[in-house]
Amino acid sequence: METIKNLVIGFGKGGKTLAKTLAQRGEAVMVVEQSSQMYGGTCINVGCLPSKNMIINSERHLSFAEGVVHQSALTDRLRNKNYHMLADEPTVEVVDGKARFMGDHQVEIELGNGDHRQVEAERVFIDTGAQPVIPDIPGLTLGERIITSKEALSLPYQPQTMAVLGAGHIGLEFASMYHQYGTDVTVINRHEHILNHYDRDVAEMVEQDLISAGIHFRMNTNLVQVEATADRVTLTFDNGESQTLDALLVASGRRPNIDDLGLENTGIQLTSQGAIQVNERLETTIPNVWAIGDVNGGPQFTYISLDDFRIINNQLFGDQTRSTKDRFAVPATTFLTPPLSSVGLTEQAARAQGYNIKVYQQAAAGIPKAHVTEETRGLYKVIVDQDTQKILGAVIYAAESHEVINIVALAMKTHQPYTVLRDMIYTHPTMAEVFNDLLK
Ligand SMILES: Cc1cc2nc3c(=O)[nH]c(=O)nc-3n(C[C@H](O)[C@H](O)[C@H](O)COP(=O)(O)OP(=O)(O)OC[C@H]3O[C@@H](n4cnc5c(N)ncnc54)[C@H](O)[C@@H]3O)c2cc1C
Ligand SMILES: NC(=O)c1ccc[n+]([C@@H]2O[C@H](COP(=O)([O-])OP(=O)(O)OC[C@H]3O[C@@H](n4cnc5c(N)ncnc54)[C@H](O)[C@@H]3O)[C@@H](O)[C@H]2O)c1
Repeated sequence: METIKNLVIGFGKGGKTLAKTLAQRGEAVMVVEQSSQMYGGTCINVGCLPSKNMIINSERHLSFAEGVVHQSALTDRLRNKNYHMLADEPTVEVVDGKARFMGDHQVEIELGNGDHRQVEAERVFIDTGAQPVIPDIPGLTLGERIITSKEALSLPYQPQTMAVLGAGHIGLEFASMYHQYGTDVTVINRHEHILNHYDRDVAEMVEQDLISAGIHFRMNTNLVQVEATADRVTLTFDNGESQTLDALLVASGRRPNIDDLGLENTGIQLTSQGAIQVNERLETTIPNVWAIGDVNGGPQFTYISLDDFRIINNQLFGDQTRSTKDRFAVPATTFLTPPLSSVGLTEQAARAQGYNIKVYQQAAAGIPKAHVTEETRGLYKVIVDQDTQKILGAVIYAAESHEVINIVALAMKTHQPYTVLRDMIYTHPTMAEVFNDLLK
């Protein structure tokens, strides 16, 4: 059996950043990635970056086929860059293969050519990501016409009609994107409304804008049966209705990727949700084995995987003060047109927690920049604690909100009073300057 100091399983955001950092310290690192099409992980290849590129190009009115060409060129370039970022380090070996635990620190790697390597590592970092949840519905089996977000980013044809199962991040982003490319989209949602974790006024505004744009919603509806032929898919719902379309996109969540990882050969425990159990320092139940990113059951965002790296790096080489407990004011964006971004508490949650709040709210149409870009839809809402003057949360549904929300998050994270945002000098014309008026 070979021995190595550091073994990273999976080429995801946190793992690759850690591998690079270890290499720069002169330490030996082996990075095992099961697919040569996944150097750089989900975000680069089949997640954030290709989907945001496709969304932007749908807004620019490129054709669907042109959108696919653009995203494919982008991911090829970034995959190659990511590979060399690690493989060109003298102390890093990138191994093409699938890793499987044989013991707590022993791993067998099945190489692409069928050969095997066995490795024992002093430190193991598991960064294997997540995979789509396929609900247990009769006939719902992935195939030509029943796809996940991965296939939806590179389909060789544009569906004229498409159903989307699930109205979460992927469901809404892809529904909006495909609609903008000209596909007739129907979203299947189990609940009466979408975006239930937002304040009702915000969620209703987004819902109405999506409906006005021409996206159909089947609310309060469960999909109960699916029948697929070579080029069509027929869906049957719990109200007895059915619908035949060109494709079905399954967007009903992603679960930690632990399949075939051999965890049963280790003392690594799982949570009740099937994630690798970690403490606030991201240590698993086995010493010197950590879990990073989606696989540890934390929020599924690239920037959380990156923050997992920061925590482990701080624990290994820093002052050991960082942990998941420091996570506060973590923003999120759903990349609709315009994007929907939030940080901290909603108005409803702040009231429920007994805060003495003031709500500052303004329509995006009141901002000069919104007229410059001709995207006047949306609103800004900031929740302030009147006792401390601190910002408790914000939601921005407006053009460029994915950038502006980071300013609010910074103010929250550094415990600034809301007046700092109110009295800042902002460049003009920008969406950020709204805070001068909004927070008066
Ligand atoms: C369509 C889509 C859009 C998204 N958009 C955004 C967004 O806009 N912003 C955002 O922050 N997040 C977004 N996300 C979520 C984000 O992509 C993930 O949270 C993030 O990439 C997870 O990173 P990770 O480090 O956990 O692992 P990943 O990047 O998922 O990497 C895991 C790697 O491990 C490999 N692997 C798995 N098992 C093995 C094994 N046994 N042996 C060897 N290799 C293995 C996999 O092939 C993969 O390359 C999106 C996700 C999707 C699917
Ligand atoms: N912009 C971003 O940051 C971004 C974009 C895409 C994905 N992501 C990440 O990827 C993860 C996965 O995205 P996702 O959209 O698949 O998950 P999600 O958890 O955001 O949404 C899944 C949705 O599917 C619904 N659902 C589940 N089972 C269903 C069923 N049988 N029928 C109908 N609806 C069903 C759920 O109620 C939920 O609304 C997210 O958690 C998110 O963190 C982030």
